[in-house]
Amino acid sequence: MRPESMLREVKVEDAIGLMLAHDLTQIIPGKFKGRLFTKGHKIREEDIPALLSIGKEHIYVMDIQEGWLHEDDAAFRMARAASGANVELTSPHEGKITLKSTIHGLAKIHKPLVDAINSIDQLVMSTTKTNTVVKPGHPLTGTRVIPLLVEETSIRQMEQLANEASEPLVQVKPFHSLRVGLITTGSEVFKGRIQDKFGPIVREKVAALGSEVIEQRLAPDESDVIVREIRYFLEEQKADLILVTGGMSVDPDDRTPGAIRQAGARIVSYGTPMLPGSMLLVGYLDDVPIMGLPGCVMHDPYTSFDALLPRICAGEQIVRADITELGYGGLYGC
Ligand SMILES: Nc1nc2c(c(=O)[nH]1)N[C@H]1C(S)=C(S)[C@@H](COP(=O)(O)OP(=O)(O)OC[C@H]3O[C@@H](n4cnc5c(N)ncnc54)[C@H](O)[C@@H]3O)O[C@H]1N2
Ligand code: MOO
Repeated sequence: MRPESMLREVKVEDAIGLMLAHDLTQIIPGKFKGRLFTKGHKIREEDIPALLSIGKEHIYVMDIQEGWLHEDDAAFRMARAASGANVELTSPHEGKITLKSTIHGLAKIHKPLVDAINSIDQLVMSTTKTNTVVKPGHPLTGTRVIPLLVEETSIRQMEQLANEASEPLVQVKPFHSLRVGLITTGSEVFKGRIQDKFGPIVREKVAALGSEVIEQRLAPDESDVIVREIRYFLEEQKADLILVTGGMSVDPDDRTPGAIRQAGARIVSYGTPMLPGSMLLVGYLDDVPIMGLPGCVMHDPYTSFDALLPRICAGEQIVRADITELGYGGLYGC
């Protein structure tokens, strides 16, 4: 059956509770011309005088047949099937429902599922990018169908895809409160030749995600000292994350990657296909993440550090594939 065949002419007095089949325009010369009622509007008793005043004694209404859904109901079923933890639904507006975050956290969007749903004709699932840091109220996903009425089979197909998926289409992971150890390398800072500029910036970036730099320690460009400081944070402070700044590139005095290795870390990657932040290192000392932060983290607002830190704060384990993926779309500057 085609949706048009669900049209029926009724007297306005008999239309209460029925659904308007198309927009109705009101024109008051010199004052107003526009939509008085929108297609799909459910007629209420108080609408009758207004309908009569624009010359409508009869109107076309739509009967929704078995197996068809109104756009609001379809959008709601899509939204409900898509939503995971820490997500809330808005009410429908012009046939669209928005899923919003209820917390400050990391948005996780299941891209293969989004693609599978968007390949179903007439269904629209529009999302933010996965791994976006979001605050309460941040829109994550908008759902709608294109026509006013849609066959329920399309929605069932979508619901089945969502049910069978390993992860919800959209969820928000909360940030853990990590105790972060910060080691700032560089003999110029250690010996007081210049003032440290890394500390305040890293503290702020860590605090913005609900974690805390518990202590910052300075080290000269000497591997043994850097290794000692790493072990201090690991063994004495029991830090949840260790950050080592500076000394990450190619000069003879760039000791940080070597020292992180010497401390016993398993290196996930030294080198990240993102600019700025290409000289970043990510590794693990047992299960404690350790990162080597290149100089750019001090002056660039968004680097590979800013892409990965929220994921670590959300409790995710970084693997080599996560690093590889940063290259596509990862040219921010430099
Ligand atoms: N020939 C190449 N040169 C550079 C490469 C490369 O691959 N080949 N990589 C570039 C990239 S990318 C970066 S980022 C930078 C810097 O990386 P580093 O982590 O090695 O940074 P440093 O050499 O330690 O310092 C650079 C600059 O920043 C000052 N600095 C360092 N720490 C602090 C601090 N805590 N407070 C204030 N200022 C600090 C330092 O004195 C230097 O002036 O390398 C590129 N070069
Ligand atoms: O590590 Mo560098 O950040 O690409 O500027």
